[in-house]
Amino acid sequence: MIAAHTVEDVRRTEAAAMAALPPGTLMQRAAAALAVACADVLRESAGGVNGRSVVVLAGAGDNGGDALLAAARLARRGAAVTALLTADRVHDDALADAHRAGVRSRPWRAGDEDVCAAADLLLDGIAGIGGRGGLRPAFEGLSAVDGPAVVAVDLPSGLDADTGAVTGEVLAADLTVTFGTAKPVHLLGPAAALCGRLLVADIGLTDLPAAAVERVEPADVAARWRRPRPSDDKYSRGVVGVVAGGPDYTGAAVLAVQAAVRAGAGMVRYVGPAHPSELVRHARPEVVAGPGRVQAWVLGPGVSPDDPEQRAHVREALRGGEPAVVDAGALADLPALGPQHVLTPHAGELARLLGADRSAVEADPLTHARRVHEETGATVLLKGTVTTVVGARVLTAAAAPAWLATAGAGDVLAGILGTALAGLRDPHDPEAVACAAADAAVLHGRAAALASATGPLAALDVAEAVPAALTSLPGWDAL
Ligand SMILES: NC(=O)C1=CN([C@@H]2O[C@H](COP(=O)(O)OP(=O)(O)OC[C@H]3O[C@@H](n4cnc5c(N)ncnc54)[C@H](O)[C@@H]3O)[C@@H](O)[C@H]2O)[C@H](O)CC1
Ligand SMILES: [K+]
Repeated sequence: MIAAHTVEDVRRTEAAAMAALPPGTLMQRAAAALAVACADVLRESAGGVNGRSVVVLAGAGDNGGDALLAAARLARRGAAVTALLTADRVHDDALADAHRAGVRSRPWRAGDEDVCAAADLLLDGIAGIGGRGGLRPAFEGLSAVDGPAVVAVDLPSGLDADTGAVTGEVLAADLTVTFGTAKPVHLLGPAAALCGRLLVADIGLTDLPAAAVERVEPADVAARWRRPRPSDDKYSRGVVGVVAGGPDYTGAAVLAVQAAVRAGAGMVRYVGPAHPSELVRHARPEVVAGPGRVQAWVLGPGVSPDDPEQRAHVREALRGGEPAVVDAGALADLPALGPQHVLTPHAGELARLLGADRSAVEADPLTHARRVHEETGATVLLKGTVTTVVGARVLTAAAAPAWLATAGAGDVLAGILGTALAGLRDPHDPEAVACAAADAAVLHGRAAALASATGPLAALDVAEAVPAALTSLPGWDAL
């Protein structure tokens, strides 16, 4: 897991650390890490540091201070550094140090985007964890600057550190160097993509509280995924019940079932009409047709709002209280839910649940997913390039390959997640449910990466790649 902490927690921890250290120590540590990272980037992209041109954008806060101190260090290594000051006042001591090192500075002027574009490296210290609301109008043109390698100090300026909300123009970075711990912005969509590569520099912050957001890594999935033990039988491994598809949407039933089987369910039951039941059995002869006892449900893929029979099966399944994936057609008319129920909307479906705009959800997935979690009590898995899970924990899965934006991919995710839920040791542990949801999303993305290695993928390919995705997880063999 990669842990991220809120601004409030970072500021509190930072204050405690600063009280025990000579003034300016933390900023010097941050600047030292920043300068080393910038030098690495310059060597890679421009062949060296000496004589290379660096433009530093320095704002009013400590973020600008970090950038100016890093500018001084780069100038001492021979770089030609210009500091463009984006605020009337900047960190005095840091600016004085930069000047002593030979950095030239002047206030930002209209048209300075051209100066930035001509640099080998652009260091963004306009605003850090105190920033939000997108770049201010005078700097909006920076978002179109193309050419230099861009390194963001702590986070790309204009992003909201706690939510990752993108509400205006942002200077996208190739590398973001953050201090002490990641912030939610680095792990959440759509902001994570604007951060580029992430480097968490150690500045000696200790005693951080519990993380606010965590990114689940493939090794975490390997450690948690339920594997058969010698004492297991097909029931103890977890039976997944699938209420999916109907006479009109037969494919969703096949895809969800296929994925649940391939993710390692002990048994899969399919509940639905004769057609597509016979298609499901044709695709997966192991599947048992008809209702019965299950450890977890997959409800809703391909279930039409005009299908009273399948919708009655969904309602009946939810009454049982077992963990369930609540997807697509099951997202309408939600009954009372608990954390063992995982809603799996995409941005459009989540927007409908809230009566909000899809674009607002896409710009700030965490805030909107959190609202649905608070209103329903269910665990929410919001699908997107980056998947966000909000329940007893807030978890993300790193960006999945864009090839996964294909019909039926969501049905496959629902099947994988059904198997993850059916394998839970304690299905009423809300944290375990949130982890299962994120694990399924990571596995889904990994299967998509394998399935798209040879070109465009189809959803069924993703389901079929799940076993290989599991065995390729780092640490899978060691367990
Ligand atoms: N442990 C740590 O995280 C450390 C962090 N350091 C650095 O300090 C900054 C946070 O500094 P702070 O002064 O609190 O806030 P900012 O630098 O973000 O500046 C706020 C400043 O910027 C203006 N502003 C806000 N939004 C925008 C915007 N969209 N565009 C332009 N200007 C904006 C606002 O008005 C304020 O005046 C942290 O990020 C680290 O870089 C320490 O140096 C080391 C320890
Ligand atoms: K910044």
